[in-house]
Amino acid sequence: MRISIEMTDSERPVIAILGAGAVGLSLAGKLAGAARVYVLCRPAHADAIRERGLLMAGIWGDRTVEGIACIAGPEDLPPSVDYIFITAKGTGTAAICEQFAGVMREATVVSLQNGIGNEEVISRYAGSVIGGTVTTNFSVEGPAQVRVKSESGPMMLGVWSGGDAAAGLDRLIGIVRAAGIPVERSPDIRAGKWAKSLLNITVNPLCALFSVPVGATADDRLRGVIAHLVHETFAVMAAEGVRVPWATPEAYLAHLFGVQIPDFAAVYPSMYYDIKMGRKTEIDLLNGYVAALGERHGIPTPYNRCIADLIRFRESAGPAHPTDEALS
Ligand SMILES: NC(=O)C1=CN([C@@H]2O[C@H](COP(=O)(O)OP(=O)(O)OC[C@H]3O[C@@H](n4cnc5c(N)ncnc54)[C@H](OP(=O)(O)O)[C@@H]3O)[C@@H](O)[C@H]2O)C=CC1
Ligand SMILES: CC(C)(CO)C(=O)C(=O)O
Repeated sequence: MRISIEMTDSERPVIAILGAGAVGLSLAGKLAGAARVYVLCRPAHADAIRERGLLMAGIWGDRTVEGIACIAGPEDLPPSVDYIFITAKGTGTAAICEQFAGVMREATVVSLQNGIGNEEVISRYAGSVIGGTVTTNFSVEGPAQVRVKSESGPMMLGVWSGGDAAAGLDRLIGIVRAAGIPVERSPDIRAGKWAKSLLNITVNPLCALFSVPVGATADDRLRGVIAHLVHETFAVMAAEGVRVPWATPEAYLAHLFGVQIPDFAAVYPSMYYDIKMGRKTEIDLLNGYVAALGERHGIPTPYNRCIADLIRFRESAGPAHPTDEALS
C-alpha cells in the first residue's frame, strides 16, 4: 500500500517528533495519516525518506508513507507546532530539550520514553507536559525502514504538568486515535510510567546481557532474579507513594509471566539494540534509578544495583563482537 499525505492541508495539526528511531519513525508513519508531521532525523533516515518515503511493516500496517518532513533542527519547524513528541532515548532528553528550548516553551510536549525521569527534565523546558507509555515492540530494519512486531496494550497518555496539558490531552488522544493507534487516557501517568518500567526493569537488561529475545527470560533460572527485581521495585515504589495497577509483586509477576513475556516472546527489547550498536543504554532511568531511590529511602536493592552494574560494564565493552552469531 502506498500512502500519500497532502501537506498543504492547513487544518491538520502540526506534530514534531524529536528522535527518529524505532519508535519515532513508526509513530511518524501512523500520525502522518492525521497530522502534518515533522521528524528530527539523522541524515541516513532523512535521505531515504526524501528519496522513497518511510517503509513500514508489521502490526501497524505495511505501507510506504510519503509526505513526512525531515528536519535537522528547530529552525526547520513551522512557526506554530501543536505537539512535540520526544522519542529519543532517555540518555538524549536533556540535549534535545536544550536544542529545542525556544520551541518547547510555548508547546505541549509528550514523552513516550521508557524509564523514570524524562518528564521531570522536559517539564523544566516545556509549557505543558503529557507523559506517555507505549507497550509495543518497534525496530529499525534499515534507513527509514521500520517494523512494528508486537503489542501488549494501548498507548497511555496522561497529564504531567502545565496549565494547557489537560485540554491538549483530549485533543491529542483524538488525533492519535484517528491515526489508528490504540490509545487510552491515563488517570495517573506518574504511576503509569512506573507500571511500564516494571517490564523494562525485568526483561530489557537480561535480554541485553545475554543476547536473547524476551521469551527466554521465562527460563526457570532467571525467574528468581526477576522476582527479586520486582520485589525491590515494589518496595521503592511504596516508599515513593506510587500505586501501580497490581497490588502486590506477585500480582505483577503473574501478569509479566502470563501476559507480557508471552506477548513479546519472539522480539528483542530496545536495550538489546543499544548494546548491539555500542550505544549507552537507559539503565540509569531503570534499574539504576530504582537502586538510587532505594539508597535514598534506606531500602536494600542488591539485584537492581547488580544488574545496573553489569549493564554499565557491558556498555563499556563496546559494540557486540562481530562474530557473535546471535547478534549478526
Ligand atoms: N524500541 C521499542 O520497541 C520501544 C522503545 N521505547 C522507548 O522509546 C524511546 C526511543 O526508543 P527507540 O526508538 O527504540 O530508540 P532509537 O535509538 O531507535 O531511536 C532514537 C533516535 O533518536 C535519534 N536522536 C537522538 N538524539 C537526537 C538528536 N539530538 N538529533 C537527531 N536525532 C537524535 C537517535 O540517533 P542516534 O542513535 O544517532 O543518536 C536515534 O535514531 C526510548 O526511551 C525507549 O526505551 C518504548 C517502547 C518500545
Ligand atoms: C515493551 C518493550 C519490551 C517492547 O520492545 C519495550 O518497552 C522496549 O523494547 O524497551
